[in-house]
Amino acid sequence: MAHQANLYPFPSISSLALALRAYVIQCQEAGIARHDVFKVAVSGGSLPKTLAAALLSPPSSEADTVKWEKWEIFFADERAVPLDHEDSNYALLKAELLDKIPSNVTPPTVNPIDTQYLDDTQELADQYEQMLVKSFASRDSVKLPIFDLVLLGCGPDGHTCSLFPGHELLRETSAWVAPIEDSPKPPPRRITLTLPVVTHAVRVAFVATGGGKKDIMKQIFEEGEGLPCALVNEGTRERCSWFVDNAAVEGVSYPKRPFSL
Ligand SMILES: O=C1O[C@H](COP(=O)(O)O)[C@@H](O)[C@H](O)[C@H]1O
Repeated sequence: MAHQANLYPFPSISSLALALRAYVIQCQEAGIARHDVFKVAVSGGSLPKTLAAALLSPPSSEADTVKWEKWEIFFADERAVPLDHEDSNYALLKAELLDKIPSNVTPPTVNPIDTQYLDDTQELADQYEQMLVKSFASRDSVKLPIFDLVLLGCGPDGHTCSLFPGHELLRETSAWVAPIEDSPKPPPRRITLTLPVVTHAVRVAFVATGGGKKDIMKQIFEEGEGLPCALVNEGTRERCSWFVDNAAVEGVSYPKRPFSL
């Protein structure tokens, strides 16, 4: 189907990880060609583990190289907790991926939240937004930042980032980063990229695995108007790719595609 999100199912996590690696490296190369860095926003939840499976294996060729030194990593959402807290998306990414990057390569630049503002989520969000303004300033005249890639998860209720179904944050049009104090999934206090920022990215990729996701996948792809994940699909269309395992899309009637770059 033309101009729709791409849905790529895989029989195993290892085959999904191989394809995800090829896709991320293509986005990396496009980012480097555009502005000599790769600006990527990363989610928490189940994503960092799959991302690690994709990116940590040694390159099979020059073209298959993850150029960590060119990566600038941002967080698609973060919980208002210290960076070593068990709920921190930064801590999760660090444990699953960052700490496992070989020590003989130049590490990526990582942009966590500024924890001196944990008591005030509005300020926490504003500070993260200001950091984005500085980081993206030389690139656009910054109406909105343009990430080279936003990597997303999909919650069993259809949430993504910390954008939850029916929440007023889905109507946010001016802020790049917004606070949320009433997340239905704990912890309640978080910050998140807003929908306009997510959908403005060059590419957006979701990773969703396991049979626990199949009911919400059916809703998102068959009837899910208004669900946050469906809103990202609508806002990005062919720029959006879903990397899923067969279990997550069992019974989903949306056209599935064999993966190709
Ligand atoms: O709370 C969150 O949940 C979503 C989805 O997590 P998953 O475990 O169902 O993949 C995640 O993408 C987000 O970053 C996180 O803060």
